[in-house]
Amino acid sequence: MAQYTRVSGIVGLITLQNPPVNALSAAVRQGIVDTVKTALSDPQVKSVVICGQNGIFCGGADIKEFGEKMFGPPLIPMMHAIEAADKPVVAAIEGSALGGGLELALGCHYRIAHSKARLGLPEVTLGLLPAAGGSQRLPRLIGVPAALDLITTGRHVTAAEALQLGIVDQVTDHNTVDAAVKFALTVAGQSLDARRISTRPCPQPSDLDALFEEAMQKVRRSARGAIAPVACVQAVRAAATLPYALGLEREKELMATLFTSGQARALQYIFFAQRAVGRWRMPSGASWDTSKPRPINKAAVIGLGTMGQGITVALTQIGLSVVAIETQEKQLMKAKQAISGMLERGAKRRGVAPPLDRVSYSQNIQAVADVDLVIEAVFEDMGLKMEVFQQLSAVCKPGTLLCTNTSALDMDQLASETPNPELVVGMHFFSPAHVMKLLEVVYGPRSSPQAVATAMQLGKKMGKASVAVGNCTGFVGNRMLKLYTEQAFFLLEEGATPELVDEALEEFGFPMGVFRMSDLAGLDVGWRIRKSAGLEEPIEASGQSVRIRNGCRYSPIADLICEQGRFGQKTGSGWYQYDAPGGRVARSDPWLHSFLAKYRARHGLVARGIDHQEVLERCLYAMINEGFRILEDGIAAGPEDIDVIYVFGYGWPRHRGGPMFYASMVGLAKVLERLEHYHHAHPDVPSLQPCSLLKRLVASGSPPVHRWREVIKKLHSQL
Ligand SMILES: CCC/C=C/C(=O)SCCNC(=O)CCNC(=O)[C@H](O)C(C)(C)COP(=O)([O-])OP(=O)([O-])OC[C@H]1O[C@@H](n2cnc3c(N)ncnc32)[C@H](O)[C@@H]1OP(=O)([O-])[O-]
Repeated sequence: MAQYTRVSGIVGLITLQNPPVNALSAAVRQGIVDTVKTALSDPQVKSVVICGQNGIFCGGADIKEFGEKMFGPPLIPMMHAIEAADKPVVAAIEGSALGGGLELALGCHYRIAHSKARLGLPEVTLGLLPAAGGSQRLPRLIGVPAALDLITTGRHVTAAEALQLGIVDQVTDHNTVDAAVKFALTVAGQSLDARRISTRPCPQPSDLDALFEEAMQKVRRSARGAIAPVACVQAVRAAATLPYALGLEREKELMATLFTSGQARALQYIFFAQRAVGRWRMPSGASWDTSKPRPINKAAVIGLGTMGQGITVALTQIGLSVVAIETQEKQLMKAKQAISGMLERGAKRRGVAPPLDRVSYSQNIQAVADVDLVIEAVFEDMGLKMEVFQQLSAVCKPGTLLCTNTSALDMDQLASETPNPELVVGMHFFSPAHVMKLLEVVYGPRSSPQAVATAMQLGKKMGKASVAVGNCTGFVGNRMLKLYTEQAFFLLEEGATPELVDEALEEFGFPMGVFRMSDLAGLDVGWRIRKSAGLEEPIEASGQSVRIRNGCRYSPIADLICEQGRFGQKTGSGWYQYDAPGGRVARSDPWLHSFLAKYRARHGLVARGIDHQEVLERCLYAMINEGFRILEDGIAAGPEDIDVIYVFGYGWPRHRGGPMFYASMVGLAKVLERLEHYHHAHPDVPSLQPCSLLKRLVASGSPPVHRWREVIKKLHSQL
C-alpha cells in the first residue's frame, strides 16, 4: 500500500500506508515499486518525495512476515530502482526511519528529517543485519567507525545526531513533507551522480585491520554468545574491503545464516512478547479495554534506602512531583544527596535542567496527605510494612493508590491492613530502580483493575517492561530464582565449585553466574529472608539433619557462609574473595574450597565430577519447571510474561528468548525427560518433579510456545 499524488505541479509524492508503523509488508513493497514506476514515467514529474502516513516514515521490514514464505517484490532491487532513478528522490522522515525504513531512505538521493525523528538500523536486536544494502551503504555514507557503532548496537539516533553524522541532509522543525517537497523542487534537474551512495567508495580508515580487530573483540565481549553483532562487523568489513556488488553478496550470505537461526527467532519472539505483555489481562478478564488508569500527578515514596532512592528518581524523571519520606534523619540527608546526584547526572545526559525542585523531603508521613499514589519501599519486614500501611490509610486522601515494592512478601496481607484493599497493588522494581527495565505489577484477589491499569501505565511512562502478575511468594521472578539458586547450592554439596557453576552460566549467556551475582547483591539479603521464613534454624541438636527442612533437601551452605560474616563484595569476601570490602574483582578463594571440602566430609558427601551440561540442566530446568507451575497456578498469564521478566530483570540472555521459549527450543520432551532423570536421582528435591502442565504439553505434542495458552486454558477449565 502506497499512495501516489502529484504536488506543486512537478513533484510525485509517494505515501507509505501500513498502520501503525508503515512496515514494509509485501503489499507496501509492491506499492512502492508501482508508484516509483508511475512517478518516473510521468514526464511532468521532475522529482519524487517518499513519506509515510500518520507521522511515521517507516518502522522497517514487516517482522510478522519473517516466519512465512516470502511474497512480493524483494527489497534490494526496489532500492536499486530508486537509487538508479534519473529524477531526484527525497525521503521525508517523520517519527521513525528504522531498519529497512532507513535502508529505503539510504536508497533515496536526499533525506530530510523532522527534528523529533529517530533513525537507526536495529536489525541486530532482532538477530539480523541490515541486509537490504544498509550494511553496504551506511559505511560509504558516514564512514566505517560510525557505521560500525550504529549497526552493531542497533541504537537509534536523533535527527540532530543524524545530521551531524551525515545521514540526513536537512532537519526541519516544520512540516517535513512540505520541507521535502520544497527541497525536491530546488534539486529537480540536478546531476545525481554524487548522490547514489552505492557508487561511492567507502572511506578507508588508516588501520583497517586493527579497527576491525578491535570492533570484533568489543562485540564478542558484549554479545555474550549472540551471533548477529559478529555478522554485522563482518558485513561492514565487506563494505570497507569489497566493491559494492561483492559486498552485497557477502551481506546476503551472512543474512542467510542469521535469518534461519534460533537466535533470530528468539529475539523476534521477545520483541513481540514485550508488546504482548503490555496488553495485560487479569484472570477476571480486566484489561486496558475495561479499565481506565487514574491520572497521577503527585506521588510519594516511603523509605529511602537504595530502592526508595531509585524509585524517587524514576518517578521524578517522568515529570511527577514526589514526596520522599525517610524517618531517620541521617539516612534522609544521605538519600537527598544521592537522589540529587542521580537527577543531575540524568539531566546532564539528556541536556536538560535537573528537576530537583520536584522532590520534597520529609521525616513525617503526614506529608503524603495529598498525593495520588504512594510506593512503600521500607525494609523487607512484614511487621514494619503493616505498620506503614495502617499509617498510610489514616493519612492519605480517599482514593490514593497504595503500592508496595516488596520483592517477596504477601501483598494481600498488606492490603488487609487498609480499609480499601482494592487500592493496593505491588510495584516490584529491580535495583537500581531508575535504570533496570523491569517492573512486576502484582495484583491480589482484591486489587481493582483500575489500580493495576494505573501501575501498568506508570511503568510504561517510566520506560519499563511492565508485567502484571498474580500474588504468591516471590511473585514470578524471585519464585523461579529460588529454585535456580537452590540447585546451585546442591551442586556445591555434590562436588562443584562456585567457579564451575558461574562459568557454565556465563558461557550460556548470563552476564554473571549465580555466585558472582550473589556476591554483588549481598548474601545477607537472602539470609535475612530465610531467617524470617524460619528456614535457618539450628536444628541439628534435635537429631534432624541440617540438610533437611520440612521433609525436603535443604542446603545450609549459604547460611554458614553468612555466619562467617562473608556477605559478598561489601565485606570483601563471599563465594569469592576481593581485594578489599567494596572490591569488584572476584578471585578464587582457597578458604571457600577448603570450607566446601570440610563441609562435604562432615556430612558424608563424596565429591563427584560435575560438567557444564549438568549445571545448566539442573539450574535452568528446575527454574523452567517452576515457570510451568506458575502458569498452571495462573500467576503469569502466559509464557511471554515469564520470558519478559527474565530477559529484562534477571539477565537471561535475550538471544535465548527467556526460559520458557528456551524450553520450547530445547524440546519439551527433552526437558521432561531430564527432569524425570534428576528427580529420580534426587527424590528429596520436589522441585525437580516435572509438573503436570509440562507433562500435558508433551502429551499434546509439544505445541509451539504461542499455543501453550490453549493447553493452559483447558487445564484451568478442568480444575
Ligand atoms: C530483510 C532486510 C533487512 C531489514 C530488516 C528490518 O527492517 S527488521 C525491522 C527493523 N525495525 C525495527 O526493529 C523497528 C521495530 N519497531 C519499533 O522499534 C517500534 O515499533 C517503533 C519505534 C517503530 C514504534 O514504537 P511505538 O512505541 O510507537 O509502537 P510499538 O513498538 O508498540 O509498535 C506498534 C505496533 O507495531 C508493531 N510493529 C512495530 N514495528 C514493526 C515491524 N517492523 N514489523 C511489524 N510490526 C511492527 C508492533 O508489534 C506493535 O503491534 P501491536 O502490539 O500493536 O500489535
